[in-house]
Amino acid sequence: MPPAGAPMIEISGLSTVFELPGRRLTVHENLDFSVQRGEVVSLVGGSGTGKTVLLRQILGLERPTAGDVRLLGQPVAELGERGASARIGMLFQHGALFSAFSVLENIAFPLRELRTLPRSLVREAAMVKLQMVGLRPEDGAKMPADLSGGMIKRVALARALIMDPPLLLLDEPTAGLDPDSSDGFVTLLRSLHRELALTVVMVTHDLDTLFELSTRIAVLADRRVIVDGPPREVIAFQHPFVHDFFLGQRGQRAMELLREYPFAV
Ligand SMILES: Nc1ncnc2c1ncn2[C@@H]1O[C@H](COP(=O)(O)OP(=O)(O)OP(=O)(O)O)[C@@H](O)[C@H]1O
Repeated sequence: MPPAGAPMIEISGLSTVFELPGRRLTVHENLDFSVQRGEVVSLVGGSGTGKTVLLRQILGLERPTAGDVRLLGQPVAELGERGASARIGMLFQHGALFSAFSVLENIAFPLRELRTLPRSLVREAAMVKLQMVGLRPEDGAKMPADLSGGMIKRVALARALIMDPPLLLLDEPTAGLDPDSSDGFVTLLRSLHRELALTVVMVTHDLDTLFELSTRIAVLADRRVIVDGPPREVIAFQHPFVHDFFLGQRGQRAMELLREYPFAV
């Protein structure tokens, strides 16, 4: 494991171009972005600015048209699926649980697929993760259809952590949750970040989640990261998207949150 402050993700000169019928869509152009160990970095940007595509490129699920993506110093393209999954846990927006599998089977799935550990150990590891995300042992036998939205997120998080990855990617972690479940999930993420010394990159539109968790915010606009830094610094950046996102209708809330979370300097 690299020391605190060492680069976990290094992206340089990244361009993404999609060839569509009759036109080219340039999503990213010469984009640079890096994440150091221990940070919680939030990616924000308007619809279609390429946040999800960037997460998929970090995961190695998509290749950029040009540029370099490195994880812990190694090019993602060279890691292969197994290498990437040992380094990155991904929480998809809708949980993406297998409906025919129980909670425990869902959590165990990535480890079971490796076929390197006996069943009993896989089960035990899944049970540890189940409790780590605040669920009870008896929840392990439940089926996804019987879970609340907050529980689905917790199960998906336990599954993302099953391989003990140092890096966690979260796509809209609190979208669709009621305010209480959302607060509970943010508190859980904050304590796991601390206890497991995780590095976290998340995409979120939710200002509460953003201010409660982020040590840094990166803004995607004009096909690149136009500004990144501590929340207070990013809010002051002169750009129409930044202005609308933080200081438009929701600005009052952003200012309240800055007062509430003085660490967001
Ligand atoms: N495989 C693909 N082929 C063609 N176009 C694509 C492909 N994947 C993504 N796009 C386009 O790239 C752009 C960026 O998509 P992406 O999903 O990353 O945006 P986003 O920033 O996550 O947006 P949102 O906040 O609305 O989810 C969109 O215009 C999308 O339609």
